[in-house]
Amino acid sequence: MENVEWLQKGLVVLLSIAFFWKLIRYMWSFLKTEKDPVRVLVTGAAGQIGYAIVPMIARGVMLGLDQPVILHLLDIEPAAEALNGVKMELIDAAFPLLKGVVATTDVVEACKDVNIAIMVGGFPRKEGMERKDVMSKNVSIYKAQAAALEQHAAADCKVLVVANPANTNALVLKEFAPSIPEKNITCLTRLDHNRALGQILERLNAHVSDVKNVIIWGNHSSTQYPDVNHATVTTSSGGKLVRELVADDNWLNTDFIATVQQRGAAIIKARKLSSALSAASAACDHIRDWVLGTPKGTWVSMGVYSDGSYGIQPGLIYSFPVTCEKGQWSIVQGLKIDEFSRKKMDATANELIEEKSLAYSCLN
Ligand SMILES: NC(=O)c1ccc[n+]([C@@H]2O[C@H](COP(=O)([O-])OP(=O)(O)OC[C@H]3O[C@@H](n4cnc5c(N)ncnc54)[C@H](O)[C@@H]3O)[C@@H](O)[C@H]2O)c1
Ligand SMILES: O=C(O)C[C@H](O)C(=O)O
Repeated sequence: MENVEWLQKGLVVLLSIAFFWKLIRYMWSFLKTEKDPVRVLVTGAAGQIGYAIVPMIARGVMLGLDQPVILHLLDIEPAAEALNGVKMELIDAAFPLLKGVVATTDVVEACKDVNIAIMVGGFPRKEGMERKDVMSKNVSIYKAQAAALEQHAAADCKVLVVANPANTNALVLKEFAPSIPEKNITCLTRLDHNRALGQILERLNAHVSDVKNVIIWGNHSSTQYPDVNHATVTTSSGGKLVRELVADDNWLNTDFIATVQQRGAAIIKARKLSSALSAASAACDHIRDWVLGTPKGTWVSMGVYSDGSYGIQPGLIYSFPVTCEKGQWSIVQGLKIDEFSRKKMDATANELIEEKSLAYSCLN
């Protein structure tokens, strides 16, 4: 009998401790003024995009002006000294939101507990090269880094693959990190989306805040399909379709598409280096919208795992229009697809199917 009483008393004491502990934590969450830091991995951090993106992240461009960050920077041994230089500059910039920098050539140390992984590391395309030329080198890197992320990153880590071939690298990463939810692995087509917006803005002399809902379908390559059929512009007399305001179907169906598809190559030709500041900015846009949500009535383009929407083969990483809420993306459903669009969407899907089998042949 006495034993039962002691057990009851012990249980009451334990429950009271648990209750007060929860209460203190709850009150603390209101009292503390600063959020816990988010750990952001940037691979290839000593490279061009790396150099452009790390100050953006440290300034709050990616996660918001109230979100402290700890940067994890990874590069390979030959770039170790340059990587250390980037770390020194980050320290010298004294960013208020930057709570720490881990600069390393050890992939395990780099991936430890990261919440967001921006995968930029790889070999970039040079003038005259096709993405397929860099396939072999890059897919092996993504196979190896998949394992490190799977074992050492935070369980809910969101992954954005930037390095080319971006869709197929993301697919390889997904296949070799089976325990990372497929919803958490994406690739960058936001740069193409922003490029499409840029072309429309120039043509209409409009402001970026007034144009929305362009779409990039498919591969981040010259077969991608930039689609303006659902895009709108806010005017003084209400929302209008981009196609109506541009009033030049010939331009929209030919030069506009070709310009967006070839923009990466045009930048490489001009700079002798691939796009870096616009790629870094687009990667920040991609993560910001994924984490913080897309504005109501607005979608963005993201390379995501196909669930068969719009007749696209399931299991490809394909760029779709998506909305984001509470850290989750969903493919926009029910858009009307005309015959012209259908052909272009299928052509870029077919290229991804070919890339997938080429990637697997490189890995064998
Ligand atoms: N998706 C897009 O919209 C988009 C846009 C622009 C560039 N890119 C691609 O992004 C990638 C990076 O471009 P960049 O201009 O910064 O190239 P870069 O050559 O300047 O930088 C790449 C960095 O990756 C490092 N690296 C190589 N192997 C690595 C590995 N195994 N682990 C970690 N780091 C490694 C290199 O040492 C280098 O510092 C390229 O593949 C490029 O084609 C994609
Ligand atoms: O085309 C490239 O390799 C560079 C990059 O993907 C880009 O679109 O700017």
